[in-house]
Amino acid sequence: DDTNNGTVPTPLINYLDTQYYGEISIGSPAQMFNVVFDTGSANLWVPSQSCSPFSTACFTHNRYDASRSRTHVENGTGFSIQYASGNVRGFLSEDVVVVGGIPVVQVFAEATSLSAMPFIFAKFDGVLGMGYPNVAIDGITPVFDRIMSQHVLKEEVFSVYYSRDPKHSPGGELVLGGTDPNYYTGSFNYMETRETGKWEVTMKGVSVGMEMMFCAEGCTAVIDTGSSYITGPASSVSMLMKTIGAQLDESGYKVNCDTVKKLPSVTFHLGGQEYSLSQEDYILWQSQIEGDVCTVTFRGLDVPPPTGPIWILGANFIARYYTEFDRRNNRIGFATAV
Ligand SMILES: CC(C)(C)OC(=O)N[C@@H]1CNC[C@H](C(=O)N(Cc2cccc(Cl)c2Cl)C2CC2)C1
Repeated sequence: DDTNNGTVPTPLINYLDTQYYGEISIGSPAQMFNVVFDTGSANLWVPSQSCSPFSTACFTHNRYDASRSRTHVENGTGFSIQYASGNVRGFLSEDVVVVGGIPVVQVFAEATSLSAMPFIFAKFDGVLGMGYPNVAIDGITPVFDRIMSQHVLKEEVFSVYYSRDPKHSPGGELVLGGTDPNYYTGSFNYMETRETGKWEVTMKGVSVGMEMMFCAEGCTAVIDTGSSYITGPASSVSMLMKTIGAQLDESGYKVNCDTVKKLPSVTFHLGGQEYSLSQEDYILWQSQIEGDVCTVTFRGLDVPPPTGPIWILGANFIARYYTEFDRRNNRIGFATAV
């Protein structure tokens, strides 16, 4: 369909505030897939029809069948991604990919093996990387770059809205070519990306309540739509958790739900502005049979130098701050989400 004034919305589904994904199609006739639009990576991969039947994570998801697509072009180059939490292996193919109604001829990966962890928990089928080309594995031109070169977008930007509770509909929205005023109030505050080539900025500090506790001499913050939580250096996060009285168990940091309303806000100092998360922004409150469970949506993650140490601001940050990713000006803008 034609893009309305050069901006193209794609509704997203919100699964438990931890996975936000939208639908794309690959091939002719269209084969539908649910993908995470992930600013922390720059490749498109979906499970392959030819993945091994023993790969549980593969056959519980939609799979691309090259033999059913008349626009499929053979490639066959090997492909593998090593995530912190698992890996994906397969081979490259080329076909028509449609995102928000915009078709592009795209080289993508057919995953023939998906590590059970974490992909058996994934409600989405694959990942559509929205990162810069130099993050792309095998030097493949990313989808958004292919769309930009068609000059159909009003602006060379994309924006992300993540809803906060799963009952909301839509669970979120990706806009290619602009922003959606229905989902933010006030104006945007912009900051330059650190090195053009990653969706990351310089952070000037992290404070808890009124006290500056971390990153006082500056550090790097990655704005990552594909991460569920906020991660920081393990030592900093464990100190932060001690301050709020959180205990680490096998599934993350937990607090006693009775203490939640007294928890301090956590503030990220970015681009001359302060972005605070209150306890309702960073506590995942789940009512379970054995009682309420309050999970703190922070995780310790040590990323080795030169990339690290870094803080990763994921879905729980984006749900509070509507985010515009600007490829034209290599900058990121935040506005208060509705
Ligand atoms: C270095 C390079 C490989 C490019 O790094 C990355 O790609 N880094 C990616 C950065 N963004 C998050 C990605 C990730 O962790 N997952 C797994 C995941 C996330 C949330 C919930 C679930 Cl269930 C899952 Cl499986 C992909 C879904 C995006 C890794």
